[in-house]
Amino acid sequence: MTEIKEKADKELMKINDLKISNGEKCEYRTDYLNWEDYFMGIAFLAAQRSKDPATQVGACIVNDEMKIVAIGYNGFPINCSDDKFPWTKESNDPLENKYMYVCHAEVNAILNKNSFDVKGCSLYVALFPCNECAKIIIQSRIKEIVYLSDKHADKPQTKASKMMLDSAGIKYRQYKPKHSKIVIDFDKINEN
Ligand SMILES: O=c1ccn([C@H]2C[C@H](O)[C@@H](COP(=O)(O)O)O2)c(=O)[nH]1
Ligand SMILES: [Zn+2]
Repeated sequence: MTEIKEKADKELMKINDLKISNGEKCEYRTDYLNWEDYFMGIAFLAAQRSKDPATQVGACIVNDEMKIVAIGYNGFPINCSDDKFPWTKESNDPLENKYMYVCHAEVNAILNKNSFDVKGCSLYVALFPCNECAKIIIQSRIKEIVYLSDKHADKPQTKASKMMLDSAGIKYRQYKPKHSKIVIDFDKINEN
């Protein structure tokens, strides 16, 4: 019972802003996702499509009207089967490692765009883009990168990427989400 009450109180707290509009009361939530958590959340949701056992990367490209124009995640190229190509990174033979074959999330997003171009757009991405992605980001005139993890910061690919991005004047910043977890609850729609 306490649990139910706590839940109800929480819901009430959520609907805590009353606005007078045209003389009528109007209630709205204040715990809705902010834009940046939303875009990063979309990037992370896309990442869950990736079959990479180590690092699932998702990317979401947004234009200056806050509209999503592209989404991508890391995966093998079309018709390159996950059963045929390796997802490992432990082999001494480069041909047996994933790195030779995987299409990066940022590249997939740019190739999959549903707009004429991505000029002036912001890229939300789970992992700091590598040097190969940086080249394509620069050439496609993306203006800003918002990334979450920089776990490969010490790798030459990341260092080269930052050198090119700095040189090209492309801004990048690490994003700390307001929500450390965003839960998708398919049952929620049936509540209330
Ligand atoms: O810019 C990037 C850099 C990397 N990726 C992908 C490529 C791989 O599938 C993983 C990285 O694997 P690790 O095991 O962490 O080395 O991330 C990408 O999509 N975009
Ligand atoms: Zn890359």
